Amino acid sequence: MATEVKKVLLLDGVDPVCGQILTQVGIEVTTKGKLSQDELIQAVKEYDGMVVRSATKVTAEILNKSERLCIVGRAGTGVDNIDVQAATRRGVIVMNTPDGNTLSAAEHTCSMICALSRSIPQACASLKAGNWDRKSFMGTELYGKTLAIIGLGRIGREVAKRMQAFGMTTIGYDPLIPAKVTAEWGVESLPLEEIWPKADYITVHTPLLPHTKNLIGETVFKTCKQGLRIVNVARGGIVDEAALLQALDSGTCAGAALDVFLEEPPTDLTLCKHPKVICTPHLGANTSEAQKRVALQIAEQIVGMVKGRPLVGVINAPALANSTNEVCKPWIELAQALGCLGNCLSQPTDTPSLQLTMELFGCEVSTMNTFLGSAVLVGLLKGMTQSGVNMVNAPVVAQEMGIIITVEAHPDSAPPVHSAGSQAIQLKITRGMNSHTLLGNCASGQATLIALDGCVWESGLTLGRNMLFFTAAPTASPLAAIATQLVGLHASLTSILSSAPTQKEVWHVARTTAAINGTPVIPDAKLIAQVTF
Ligand SMILES: NC(=O)c1ccc[n+]([C@@H]2O[C@H](COP(=O)([O-])OP(=O)(O)OC[C@H]3O[C@@H](n4cnc5c(N)ncnc54)[C@H](O)[C@@H]3O)[C@@H](O)[C@H]2O)c1
Ligand SMILES: O=C(O)[C@H](O)COP(=O)(O)O
Repeated sequence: MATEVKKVLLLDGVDPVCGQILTQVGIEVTTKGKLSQDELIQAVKEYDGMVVRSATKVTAEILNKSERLCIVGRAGTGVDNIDVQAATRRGVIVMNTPDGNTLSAAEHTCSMICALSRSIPQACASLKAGNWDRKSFMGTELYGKTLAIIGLGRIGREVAKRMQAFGMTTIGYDPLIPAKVTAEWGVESLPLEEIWPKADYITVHTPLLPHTKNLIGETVFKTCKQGLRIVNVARGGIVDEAALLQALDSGTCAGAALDVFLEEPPTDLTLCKHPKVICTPHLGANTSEAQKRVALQIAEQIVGMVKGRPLVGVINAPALANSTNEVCKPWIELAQALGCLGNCLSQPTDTPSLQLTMELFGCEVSTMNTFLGSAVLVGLLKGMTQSGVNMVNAPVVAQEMGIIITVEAHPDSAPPVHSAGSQAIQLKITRGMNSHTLLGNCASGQATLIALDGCVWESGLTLGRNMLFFTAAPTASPLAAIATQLVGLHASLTSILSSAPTQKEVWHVARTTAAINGTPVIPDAKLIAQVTF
């Protein structure tokens, strides 16, 4: 699934190395600082790709106005500024560079903890204002204090390592990382309710999600130690800003270090101006090293995608990660062709209910079980919807249409028809009372139909342009009538290939040089589908 990317828009001051790498492979790059929503809605129409940091909000409106956009790259970690759901619905891949700025964010967090313990920014401001005030800035040591780390992913664990060097005891919580693993980095995992009363410092390192919004709020502050200090270098909103202000005023919280805010830049500066608060304008990833790294990574990921290499950093279609290599390509084409043929054979759409069962036979094709279902849906949906369907959005579009697909892999089983060889895809499509079973392979590198409803083509039927599928009784001989009818419709017939018969029927597939106008009427055969793959 190599994707064509000709023009890319770089926003938010993404490091120039990104543009340099994209340009080297012939991609045209436009660099803009920041665009308003309206400007971006206009601009996006011209681009196949866009690379942003956290400032640009990639909204559903922008995505839906895009005409050729296929990739949104995030030169950084958090994707909460991108409407990922809308991108998926639109068939746009969203990629990030999750580890490019980890060290910078961890170092910034540690700097904040140190600065908080000794009121360094406040003392600095006081001296710059001409005061020599040593009394107001009595600090506390970090040595022997307990640091609670909420979210023990990439950044959380780097913070733990560094703060242990100061002699801090590190405890933490992460629903996905087992206690045995965190113990290896010297972090004792505890349930949240046990963490709050133990912590002298709390630092949060989770993404902002519905379940992490206001994770630390009024109720939590009530159970914390008097004099707790809190750090947020993750996302504004994980610590409830109103509850924090109250805790600072009441003395429950002795200090807060904030790099991120619910609204950025904040229009209400009450928290920032609070004497116990130290703050930075979202600088966690603002180092030349991190910015070069994330810009380089996102550029290389886009180039890899264009060149058909395995996708890296994909947020919204992880199943497609390994779908881009040359081995997968013919199987994807076959699955799309079977989906397309299945849809044409099961016309008319007298019932909306549609069920698909795809079985993969053989070890090679079985490894593709995560994405061949999407490929079948692409083929199926292309004939059913007007909107652009691709491997990214096909599962969502199908789900919205009530289409059910199940995929079964049989790595150790041979296909049900001997002539299919060792690897094959079987698709059963059921629409109301109408049901067809298609078996195909791509042994010759081309999508090939081996059997249809049990009728076998021993040497396979290559699926190509202008094919007409007729069914007939096994005793009928309609070939001459088919040829005569097609000539009557001014179609130049190139071949007719008949399957072996079953007791019930035989399939005759005619190929013409161009699509025919009109429906051939043949007494002994019924035209079921006219398809171009
Ligand atoms: N300020 C900055 O400039 C800056 C820079 C980089 C990253 N960040 C932010 O830092 C955050 C963490 O980044 P990361 O790279 O460590 O991410 P990560 O995915 O490696 O780690 C996040 C961890 O949070 C955990 N988690 C999820 N829900 C949780 C919950 N309810 N309680 C506790 N843990 C929970 C996850 O299991 C995961 O292990 C992201 O939101 C990112 O956007 C900010
Ligand atoms: O999630 C991130 O990567 C950080 O918040 C950094 O954001 P930035 O790229 O806007 O500095």
